[in-house]
Amino acid sequence: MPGVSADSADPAAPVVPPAAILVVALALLDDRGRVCLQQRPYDKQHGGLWEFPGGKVEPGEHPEAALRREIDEELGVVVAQDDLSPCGFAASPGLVILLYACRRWRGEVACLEGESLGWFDPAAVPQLAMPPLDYPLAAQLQNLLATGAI
Ligand SMILES: Nc1nc2c([nH]c(=O)n2[C@@H]2O[C@H](COP(=O)(O)OP(=O)(O)OP(=O)(O)O)[C@@H](O)[C@H]2O)c(=O)[nH]1
Repeated sequence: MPGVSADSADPAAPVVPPAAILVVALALLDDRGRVCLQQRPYDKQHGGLWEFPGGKVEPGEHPEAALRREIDEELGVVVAQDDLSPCGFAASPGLVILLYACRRWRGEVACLEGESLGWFDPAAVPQLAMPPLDYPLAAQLQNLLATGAI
């Protein structure tokens, strides 16, 4: 179409911001079936609320690579790509969160960036104070656990 360049390889092409921020999050499950949540730092948006650990996908980054990077940064553990099971998603205007589940990791889980960490019975997670999209994510996690799908 005249006047419109769709050539993303053109260095002179304008940088178009994504329609939505893409965030990846992890339901890390221990051998007692508990899920790890972290409390957001008090000085950030949604400070003090509990969330599935994770963070924003960087431009050009694969979501699962972003998740593995974020989990290393936030919890200090390594998760293998093959151990990540897609678990659900939630969206609001301008934001999409993809949730994965994982039962195996390498290293000791530590609270490196959050205010604190907790291990919770998945059935108790909806009672926590969380940012809005973490509620539908928690519900999808519970459903998949109930069916044995993950
Ligand atoms: N988990 C979660 N995050 C949400 C929701 N709504 C919403 O705006 N967010 C925002 O989505 C972003 C998630 O990215 P992040 O985990 O990397 O956040 P952050 O503040 O640590 O990142 P930053 O310091 O790099 O900006 C945060 O700014 C968080 O406040 C929600 O319902 N659930």
